Amino acid sequence: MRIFLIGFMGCGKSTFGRKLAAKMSYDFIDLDHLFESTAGTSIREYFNANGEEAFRQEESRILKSHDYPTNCVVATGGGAPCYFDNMDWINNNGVSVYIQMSPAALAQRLEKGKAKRPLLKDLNNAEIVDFIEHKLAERASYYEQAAITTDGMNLNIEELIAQVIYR
Ligand SMILES: Nc1ncnc2c1ncn2[C@@H]1O[C@H](COP(=O)(O)OP(=O)(O)O)[C@@H](O)[C@H]1O
Ligand SMILES: O=C(O)C1=C[C@@H](OP(=O)(O)O)[C@@H](O)[C@H](O)C1
Ligand SMILES: [Mg+2]
Repeated sequence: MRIFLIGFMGCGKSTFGRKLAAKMSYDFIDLDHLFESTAGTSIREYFNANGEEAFRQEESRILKSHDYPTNCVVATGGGAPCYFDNMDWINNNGVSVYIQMSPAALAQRLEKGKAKRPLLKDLNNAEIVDFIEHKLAERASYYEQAAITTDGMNLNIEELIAQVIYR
């Protein structure tokens, strides 16, 4: 089984994904890391050099062309499901799990890690909340196509595993 974690930056896809994979004895794949190793540069540098549109094209290509192990947990990037037909591809190739959180809670988490996220790096803490509210409103219709939605403030590995298995 391939499990794709989706949701806004900061919802915990990378952190929780690694734990979930370890618990299930599945491989863990972080799409952002896969991007960086494929491109040979950091996402920040890639954005600076090529812009967001090129990033989205390359992210989509990598998402769809990677040779995933039979059993794995994939932490996608926050924007990945929201461009091209990526969300359909995800739903056709695995079980999607949306880690849902409020803009205020996301903003709190992201205040620290914003330097490596190009969409946030130039925003102050007040602007981050505003940005998240707008961006999440744009993206919600994609995230809501997930097979399973779970509360990012109360993540429970065993519960989620049961939900995925008995869905
Ligand atoms: N369950 C959690 N509780 C508190 N903080 C968390 C939790 N999960 C992740 N974080 C923190 O939130 C930030 C974003 O987590 P990360 O896993 O990188 O999110 P994503 O991959 O969805 O952008 C990190 O600083 C991480 O340490
Ligand atoms: O939401 C987005 O558009 C992005 C989210 C990031 O991943 P995380 O969600 O793991 O931070 C990364 O792919 C890139 O900075 C763009
Ligand atoms: Mg991540």
